[in-house]
Amino acid sequence: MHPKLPRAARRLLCCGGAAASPEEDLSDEGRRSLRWVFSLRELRSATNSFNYDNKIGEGPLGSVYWGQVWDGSQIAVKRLNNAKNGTEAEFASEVEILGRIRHKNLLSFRGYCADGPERVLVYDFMANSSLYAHLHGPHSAECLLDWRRRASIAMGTARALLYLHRHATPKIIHGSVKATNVLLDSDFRAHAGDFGLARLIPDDGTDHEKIASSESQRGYLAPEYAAMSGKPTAGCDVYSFGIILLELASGRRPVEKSGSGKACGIRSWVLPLARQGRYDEIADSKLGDKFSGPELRRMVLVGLACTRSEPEKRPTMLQVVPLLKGESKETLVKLEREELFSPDSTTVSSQGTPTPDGSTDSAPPLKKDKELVGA
Ligand SMILES: Nc1ncnc2c1ncn2[C@@H]1O[C@H](COP(=O)(O)OP(=O)(O)OP(=O)(O)O)[C@@H](O)[C@H]1O
Repeated sequence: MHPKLPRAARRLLCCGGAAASPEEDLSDEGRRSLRWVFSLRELRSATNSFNYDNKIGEGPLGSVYWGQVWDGSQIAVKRLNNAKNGTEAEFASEVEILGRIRHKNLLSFRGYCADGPERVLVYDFMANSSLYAHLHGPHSAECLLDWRRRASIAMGTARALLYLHRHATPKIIHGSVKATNVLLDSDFRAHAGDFGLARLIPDDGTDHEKIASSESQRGYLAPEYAAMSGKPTAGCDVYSFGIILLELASGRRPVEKSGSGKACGIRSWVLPLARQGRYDEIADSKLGDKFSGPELRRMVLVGLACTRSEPEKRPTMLQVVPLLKGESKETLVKLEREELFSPDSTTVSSQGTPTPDGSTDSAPPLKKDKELVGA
C-alpha cells in the first residue's frame, strides 16, 4: 500500500512576503502561507500511479487517492474526471482563488496539478476519514463518535459554512454539504471539503446533475433545488446542514426505508418524536445515555428549522451558530414553538401528499439576515 515517496513538491508561490520552511507550512494547517504546484510525476509517485490500493473514495467528480509526499506527510489527491475546458492557467487561477480560502474547519488545499488533460487537487489527508464513515460506513461499529465529538463536529461544520457564506472572499455557496464531505482529522475536528468545486467543473449542468443525483447526495438536497438548474443557494447549504444535524443526533441516514419498505426522510421521522418531547428516542442508540439532553434537543430543533421546506423560513448560518452554542435561548424557545406547535405544521400536506422532505411548515419566518437570503 505504501507508495514511493516523490522527490520533491515544487514551491509555487509564497503569500504574505516572508518565505516559510515546509516544516512551518505543515505544522499549522490553518495559517499555512505557502501553496504548491505538483507535477503529475510527483503525484503519480505519491499515489503509486493512482493505484487502486491507494484509492480512498470516489465521488461523482472523480476519485480520491491516499498519498505520501517527499517530507513523509500524507495527502488526499482528488483526480477530477471532467474539469472545465480551460487552459492549465485558467484552472490554476481558479484553484488559487479557492486555495486562499482558509479556515480551521475547512479542508486545506495543499496544491494542484494541471497537466494536459489532467486536473488534480491535493488536500491535507484527514486521518479519521469522513463523518459518513463513522455514522453509517466502515467505522460505525467502532462507536468513536461520542456526544462531545458530535457536538464539536456540528459546530465546526456550522462555522465553516458561516465562513464560506459571509467572510470568505469571494463568498462561496458550498453546494454539496453532506456527511461524506465532512472530513475528520486525527482529533475528530470537522473540516468541510469540496467547497467551491462548482468553479472548476463545466457549467453545462451535466456535472451538477451528476452531483445532485449521486447516491451520497441523497436526502441532502433542498426541495427547491430541482427548480434551480444546478445553482444552489446559501439556503440549500442550510438545508443540507440541517440534515447533518439530524443525522448526528439520531445516527440515522438522511433517507431510510421504513417498516413498510417506503423511503422515509430523516426530518419526517424526527418531527413527530420531537413534537411529543421524545428526544431520548431520537438520540442515537449508540450513545446509550451518554449525551447532554439539552444539547441534543438544541441540535434537533436547529436541524428541524434548517430543513423547513420553504427556504425563507430557514435560519441563516449566522443565526445557526449562536443557536447551536445555546446563546440564543429566546430564539430557541420561539423556534421550538414555531417548529413543533404550529397548528399547520404537519408531516403530510393538506392534499395528503408528502412534501419532498415529508413535511410542511407554515410557521412564521425567523428574522432574516438580508445579506444571505438567496445568496
Ligand atoms: N482529505 C481527505 N482525507 C481523507 N479522506 C478523504 C479526503 N477527501 C476525501 N476523502 C474520502 O474520499 C471519499 C470520497 O470523497 P469525494 O469528495 O470524492 O466524494 P463524495 O463526497 O462522495 O462526492 P463529491 O465529489 O460530490 O463531494 C470521502 O467520503 C472520504 O471518505
